[in-house]
Amino acid sequence: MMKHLSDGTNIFLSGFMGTGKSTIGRLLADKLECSFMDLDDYVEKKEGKSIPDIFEESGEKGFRDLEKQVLLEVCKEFEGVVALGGGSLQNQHLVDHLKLNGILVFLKTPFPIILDRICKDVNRPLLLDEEGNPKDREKLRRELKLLYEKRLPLYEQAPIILKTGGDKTPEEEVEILINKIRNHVA
Ligand SMILES: Nc1ncnc2c1ncn2[C@@H]1O[C@H](COP(=O)(O)OP(=O)(O)O)[C@@H](O)[C@H]1O
Ligand SMILES: O=C(O)C1=C[C@@H](OP(=O)(O)O)[C@@H](O)[C@H](O)C1
Ligand SMILES: [Mg+2]
Repeated sequence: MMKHLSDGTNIFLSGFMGTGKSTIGRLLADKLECSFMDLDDYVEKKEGKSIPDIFEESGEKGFRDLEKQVLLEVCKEFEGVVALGGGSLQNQHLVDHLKLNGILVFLKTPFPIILDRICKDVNRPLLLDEEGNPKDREKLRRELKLLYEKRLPLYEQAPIILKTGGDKTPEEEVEILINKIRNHVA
């Protein structure tokens, strides 16, 4: 029964870096017995380069153009669960497009937890300074808070909001999400 939840549509998981999109997306697709795509992994495979290398060679603008192009292709050709990148909701037009092409979910995590989860990561170029080292925590906190607040009005347009970053395991969060999706499509 569960697998019919996503029949004929995509489930797009959005939210800031570190909210659990990739982790939860994979588990959700397993539970729903449908295909899974991590948009970042897909961009990396398609380009034959890591995300940090794409940022280094083409800048953030180059990455955003690729990300947008791939996302539009995915809307046409893919069916299943898609874990977006934290910046995939680039503008209102893309939000509207995703909502027309699937069920948009916002993983909402308290900002301090996001920061704790991602501050040491070296695979997310936005967290690194010009030499490629992790930014000083206070500088990172200030920059990311601004970015989070700028993106929030786009994330919040998702019809389904899942709170993550509490004391629940990813598996428990997925169970809650499945119930929310079920109620949404009923
Ligand atoms: N429910 C959870 N409890 C504890 N840690 C989690 C949970 N969900 C995700 N994480 C951890 O948070 C980090 C970021 O998760 P990830 O799935 O990469 O997020 P995103 O794709 O949104 O950036 C990872 O280290 C992951 O293991
Ligand atoms: O928020 C962002 O702009 C980004 C988030 C990353 O994905 P995650 O949200 O999965 O970390 C990845 O797409 C890239 O590093 C840029
Ligand atoms: Mg991810």
